[in-house]
Amino acid sequence: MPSLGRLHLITDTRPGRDPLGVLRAALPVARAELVVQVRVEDDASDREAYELARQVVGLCRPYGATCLVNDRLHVALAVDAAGGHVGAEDLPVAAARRVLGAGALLGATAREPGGAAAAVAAGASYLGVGPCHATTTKSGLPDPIGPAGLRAVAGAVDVPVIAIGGVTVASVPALRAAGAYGVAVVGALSGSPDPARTTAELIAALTC
Ligand SMILES: Cc1ncc(COP(=O)(O)OP(=O)(O)O)c(N)n1
Ligand SMILES: Cc1nc(C(=O)O)sc1CCOP(=O)(O)O
Ligand SMILES: [Mg+2]
Repeated sequence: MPSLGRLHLITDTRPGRDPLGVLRAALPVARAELVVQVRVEDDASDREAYELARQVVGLCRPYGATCLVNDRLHVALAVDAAGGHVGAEDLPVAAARRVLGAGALLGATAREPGGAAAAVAAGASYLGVGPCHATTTKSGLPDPIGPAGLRAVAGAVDVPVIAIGGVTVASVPALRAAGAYGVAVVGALSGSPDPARTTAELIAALTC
């Protein structure tokens, strides 16, 4: 199974955002520490998801960065991505593992220790855990769990825990201290006036 990078950049495909521009800025800085999760809006077509994922795979390859696809595992297979990420409204983890195969990276969303342990038992290779802090990027989320909630999940599993939800450079140290292996961000990079610099700051905070 491929090793897992610590900085997960989730594509921001909302109107006015530039997911490939942000990726081009982040790649030379984060290189193999970068995991790019291709996430499109629910109303995007499979063809749109495929075209974005195909470009992301091509951009990642020279840097040794990893591409995962959110939700749409057939797209992950079609572009030869390293794996995918599923949550409560997607394929169950065990089914996702059967689709992707034993060698793929498979992430699962977990919000509490019981769900986390079940996801690992079903075949998850890492967990996305959150929302750690308040976020405006996704609606309908439960209340933030904070570093304490993340600590409870990290203590229940032996796979890498990726903190998500309102993560910024400033919040990384407390999340790492609580057991996060890495972080997943949308707005911290997509909304940055200087994504290369913010990538460098995130990598420094994650690897110091
Ligand atoms: C790293 C990471 N963690 C959590 C999620 C959320 O996945 P999910 O709950 O399936 O929600 P959507 O992203 O599909 O809206 C994630 N994508 N990545
Ligand atoms: C897609 C997603 N899932 C979350 C979860 O907690 O499951 S939080 C989130 C959005 C994260 O965006 P930002 O870094 O801008 O807060
Ligand atoms: Mg999902």
